[in-house]
Amino acid sequence: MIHCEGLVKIFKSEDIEVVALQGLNLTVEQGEMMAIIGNSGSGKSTLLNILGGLDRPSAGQVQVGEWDLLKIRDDQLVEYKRNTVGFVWQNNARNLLPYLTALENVEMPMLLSGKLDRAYAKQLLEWVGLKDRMHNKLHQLSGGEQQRVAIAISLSNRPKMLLADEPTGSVDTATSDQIMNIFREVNRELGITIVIVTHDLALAGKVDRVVAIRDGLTSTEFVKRNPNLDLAAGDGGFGGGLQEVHEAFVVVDRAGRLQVPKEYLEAVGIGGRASMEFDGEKIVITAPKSLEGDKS
Ligand SMILES: Nc1ncnc2c1ncn2[C@@H]1O[C@H](COP(=O)(O)OP(=O)(O)OP(=O)(O)O)[C@@H](O)[C@H]1O
Repeated sequence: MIHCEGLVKIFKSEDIEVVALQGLNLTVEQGEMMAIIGNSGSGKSTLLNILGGLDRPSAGQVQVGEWDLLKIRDDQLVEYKRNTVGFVWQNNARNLLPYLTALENVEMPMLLSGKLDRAYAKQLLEWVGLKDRMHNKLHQLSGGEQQRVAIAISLSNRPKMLLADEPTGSVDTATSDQIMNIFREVNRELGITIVIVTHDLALAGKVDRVVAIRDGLTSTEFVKRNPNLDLAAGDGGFGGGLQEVHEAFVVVDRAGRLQVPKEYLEAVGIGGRASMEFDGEKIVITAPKSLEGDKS
């Protein structure tokens, strides 16, 4: 469904250039539910905005379904955003119209694209557990309920892919669990591909695969050992809860490049260059041999 290779995004302002993505590789299968994690500034939102057609890539390849997002024309981009992708944000005020009811909010994107389907709008609200509140105005609903309306809206035009940026960022744990269960259900029922950007490792435990981004590059992948197991709560540590249910892999690109965590490099004293040996089974990276020799 999604295929990024060597994806680059550079933000340019008058006197400064920021390389937010520096050759990122990512493949997401149709029907997969996965999460992208990474520290603040690692490029998660930049990636999501490109996948959602809200921002243009600078270079590389990015294909979503039939669309090449590097070459797509502006008029095609409008169609792409309307039909292929649904968005859920942390701050749902962006999606919602407070003076309309929940049902009217869900119907709004349908009206805009000329495909009103009230039965489906009601079904979506039932799916997110708001059957009894669909005629309430938005301001009569709690924050968690509004977020569920936002999910129903994101699905109103039957997108093939749902992108969620910190979807549980401003709700409590119970609501967060409820939202993740809704994602899982629509993923199963509709076969929709779901990509969630999050800091929350407990939430990452509830998806099939987690891809970690560091400095605008995919660094590590965590694949669920037992796809039927849902992690109740992470312990907050990167190597803790996540690694109990997921197996960790370092990502190696086609050119053989991989990212070694900064902590590992510091621990063995590797700076600008390293020595690498292959012993027939293992590839061993150490501090440069010549420097060791210098010491003696
Ligand atoms: N419009 C912009 N103009 C200039 N620089 C930008 C712009 N948007 C993002 N950046 C920079 O690109 C880098 C990646 O930002 P991005 O928002 O994608 O990170 P993130 O991983 O989503 O962080 P967070 O978790 O804090 O949202 C950062 O250094 C950021 O300052």
